[in-house]
Amino acid sequence: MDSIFAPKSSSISSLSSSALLSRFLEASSSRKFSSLTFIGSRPFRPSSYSTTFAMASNDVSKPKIITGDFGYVLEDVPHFTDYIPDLSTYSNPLQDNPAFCVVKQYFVHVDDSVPQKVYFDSDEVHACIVTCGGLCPGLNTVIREIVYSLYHMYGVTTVLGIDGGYRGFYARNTIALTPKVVNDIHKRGGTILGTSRGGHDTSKIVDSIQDRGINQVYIIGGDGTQKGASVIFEEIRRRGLKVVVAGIPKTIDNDIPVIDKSFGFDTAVEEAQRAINAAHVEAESVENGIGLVKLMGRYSGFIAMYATLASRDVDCCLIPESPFYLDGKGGLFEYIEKQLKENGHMVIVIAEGAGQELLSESMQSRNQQDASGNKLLQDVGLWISQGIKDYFSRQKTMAINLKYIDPTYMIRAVPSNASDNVYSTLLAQSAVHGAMAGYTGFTSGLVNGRQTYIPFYRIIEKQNKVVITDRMWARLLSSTNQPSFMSDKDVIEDKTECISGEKKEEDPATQFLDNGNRADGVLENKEVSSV
Ligand SMILES: Nc1ncnc2c1ncn2[C@@H]1O[C@H](COP(=O)(O)OP(=O)(O)OP(=O)(O)O)[C@@H](O)[C@H]1O
Ligand SMILES: O=P(O)(O)OC[C@H]1O[C@](O)(CO)[C@@H](O)[C@@H]1O
Ligand SMILES: [Mg+2]
Repeated sequence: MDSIFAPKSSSISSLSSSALLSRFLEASSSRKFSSLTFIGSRPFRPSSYSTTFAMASNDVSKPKIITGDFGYVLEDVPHFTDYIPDLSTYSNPLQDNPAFCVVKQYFVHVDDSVPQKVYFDSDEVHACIVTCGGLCPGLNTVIREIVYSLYHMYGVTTVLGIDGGYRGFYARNTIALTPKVVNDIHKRGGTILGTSRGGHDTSKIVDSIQDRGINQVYIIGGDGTQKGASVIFEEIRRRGLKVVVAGIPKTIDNDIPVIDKSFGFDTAVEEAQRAINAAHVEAESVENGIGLVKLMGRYSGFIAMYATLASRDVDCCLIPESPFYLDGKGGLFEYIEKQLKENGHMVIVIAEGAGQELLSESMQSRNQQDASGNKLLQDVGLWISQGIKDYFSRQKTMAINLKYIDPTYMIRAVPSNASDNVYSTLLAQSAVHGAMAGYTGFTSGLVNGRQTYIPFYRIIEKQNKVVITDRMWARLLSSTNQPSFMSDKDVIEDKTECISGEKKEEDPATQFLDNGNRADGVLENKEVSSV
């Protein structure tokens, strides 16, 4: 890349060698994630780093990993220049964009850089946007901001919407997207492009990309979608095409790893408050009232955990990661009975994926899957409501009054709240900057509060889950005062594993920021940064 773009008057315009937006850094020994600004072919880094760099491999299909002293590992983002020689570059149109030139320091603070050259001429760009998987607040905001960023920052005027998810590439016509078309879509829930599950046919999709002359593909979706994006990228690279594949991580479940959180998650947690409040009002208005709320979370209980912590009215939160049992000492029924005797009412929040193993035991397991291969869940809310009613009618100790609220689709079909709107905007703008700079095969994400580009293979290797040995879950337990539903034996075994260190590598860290630091104890590195 060529020289860093800086207004001439900038105090640090002396950093005039080559440049880059942001990359993804992992210090492998401690599993720390951060990002850093690149100057030239070497990272700009604190002077305490005396690092020698070595590319692990020249095979373009392998991850670009650069290692150095003290366990330093940089996992670099794929770039056109990895597999296409002699590409033309163009001046970055942002140089002439008044929005980026009004303040001296723009772009050239050590924390903050952009490339002077981009890999697309504005007229040459034919971009497309697709949304896949379940709905999520903020989808329309991301679509809008990609269109706006391309038009207004880079002068790109050809942006197509793919209709109805991955299968829309080969089964539907495209939709022309202009700033006028998308102007107020962020105020609506859902996605104006439509979405779907299944229908991922890699060759048909890449054929369609080639046939339509598309050279920037923006793919918005959850973990399944990012896997789909990854194989599209591999195929595009195999064919040697100058086509960017950029992912934007979406899911209310927050089950995408590495990133701090996915957009739409905050809105979902906020919307869940309305259901929890209703459950609480209903429960406390009657004798022995129980308000039961089922929230989404197929494999990860983040929405349930954060909605519970936010509400403070919840007496018990059940998530897929924390097994529980119903009968006997320390079981759920005993706890409910105790709560009702002490407080006269209680509120239970249950994630849809919780207790599925118990349901399978008591009902005939169907093992069905949706079109994308996700497990179709049985309704744990209805099942547990019936179980609680049956228990109290057997016990004959008290008459209960249970209200079951299922707001699951209501919390993901709403427009995004203010914070998700801002977050979605940053993700979209960042994806466009990366694409114009010639990066590809990446997901745009916030890591430790910084915008980064994360190679697909890191996003798709596992799912983000609540770590029940982590502090956030401990905070929840101390807020609800619910039992841990672990037997003495489990606790002893768990402690032994922690002491022997066997679990450490296995446990994914909770990805949330906690006063600037990660809940897993990883400190944010303030000295290295990205755009
Ligand atoms: N392993 C995979 N390889 C290729 N494509 C995939 C893969 N997994 C899922 N997909 C495709 O990605 C799209 C969305 O996947 P899925 O339905 O799992 O939703 P998601 O992106 O995980 O979002 P969410 O879980 O938040 O609803 C589907 O069209 C599906 O066919
Ligand atoms: O009914 P659908 O549209 O398949 O979606 C349900 C799933 O989608 C999610 O909301 C993820 O997007 C899960 O929490 C839920 O299990
Ligand atoms: Mg998913």
